[in-house]
Amino acid sequence: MISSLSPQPLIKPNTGTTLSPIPHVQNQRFKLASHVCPSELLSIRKRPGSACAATTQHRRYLLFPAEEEEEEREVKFTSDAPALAEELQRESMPRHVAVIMDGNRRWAHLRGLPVGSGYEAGVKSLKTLVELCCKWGIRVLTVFAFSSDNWFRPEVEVEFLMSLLESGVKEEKESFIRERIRISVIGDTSKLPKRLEELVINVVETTKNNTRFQLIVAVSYSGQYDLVQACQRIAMKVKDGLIEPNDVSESLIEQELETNCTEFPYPDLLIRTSGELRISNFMLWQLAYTELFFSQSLWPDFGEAEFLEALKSFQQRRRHYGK
Ligand SMILES: CC(C)=CCC/C(C)=C/CC/C(C)=C/COP(=O)(O)OP(=O)(O)O
Repeated sequence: MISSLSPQPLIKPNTGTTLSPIPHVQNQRFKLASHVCPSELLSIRKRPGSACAATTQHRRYLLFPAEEEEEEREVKFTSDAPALAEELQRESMPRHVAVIMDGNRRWAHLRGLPVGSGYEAGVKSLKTLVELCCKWGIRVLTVFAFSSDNWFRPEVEVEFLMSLLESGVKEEKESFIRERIRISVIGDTSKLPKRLEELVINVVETTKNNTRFQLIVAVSYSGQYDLVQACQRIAMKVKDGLIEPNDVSESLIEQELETNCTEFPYPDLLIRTSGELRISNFMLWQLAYTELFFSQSLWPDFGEAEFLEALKSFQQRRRHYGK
């Protein structure tokens, strides 16, 4: 056993020390991200709080205590015919729902868990939401998974979120294909680690003809980024003589926004969890007439009952788009 902030490496490979796939530190088992090979580890150091930092030749990873063994939960889907919850009316279901999945870290802090556990619990809520959208006939779900500003979070946290995205894509790719789910990604994917960027490009390409349901993942995204990149594309068209400045219109801007990857460009309903009353630079153009629902639940606690509450609220709104 070592003192909790011991600076010296705990485990060194090639020194006869056997590394188990889930290393023990201070009698606690730690999870190793599935893409990290134990034999690549150079050191594992205890960090303040309950996490450990693991170093390979190329990168540093944050390890979190392994909870009791959990079955990896595959997304469960139902048949094509939507089975609507009794309280909902089919004719006024939103086609496109967007979600700001807020409150993962607070959820973890409240339980004395490391932030990574909050994000992992958040992924489970996302899987539930995808299942419910498929079950209730919602056609598009956009989720804010990582904002342009999130790059400024602590490096280990950013790495953890990147590894969650990577394992999410790898683990669910088969079910996306099987269940005819189209995956789209909006945001500046060139900023992602190369391996993740390639995975993303691959899953987007592989699923692009799926029409049952579309999951749009906003990564390295902000509404301002989206508007700036649309303006740049339009400016290039003007410069190349393809259009005149007077041709710039709402529909032209729409075409150049990253959300032109969907038939349903505007979310009908935006849900933000955790009680915060902001849209935090998310889909600034696209939310012009979107109905907003703010849930007090932290994202990892957002499940069927909470989604039902949001949808029932949406169905009571009268939408007249300012007319
Ligand atoms: C595979 C895949 C799509 C993964 C997504 C994982 C996930 C739930 C990401 C949410 C990211 C995020 C920065 C949320 C904001 O809440 P916060 O964590 O900052 O919470 P806080 O407001 O309590 O600090």
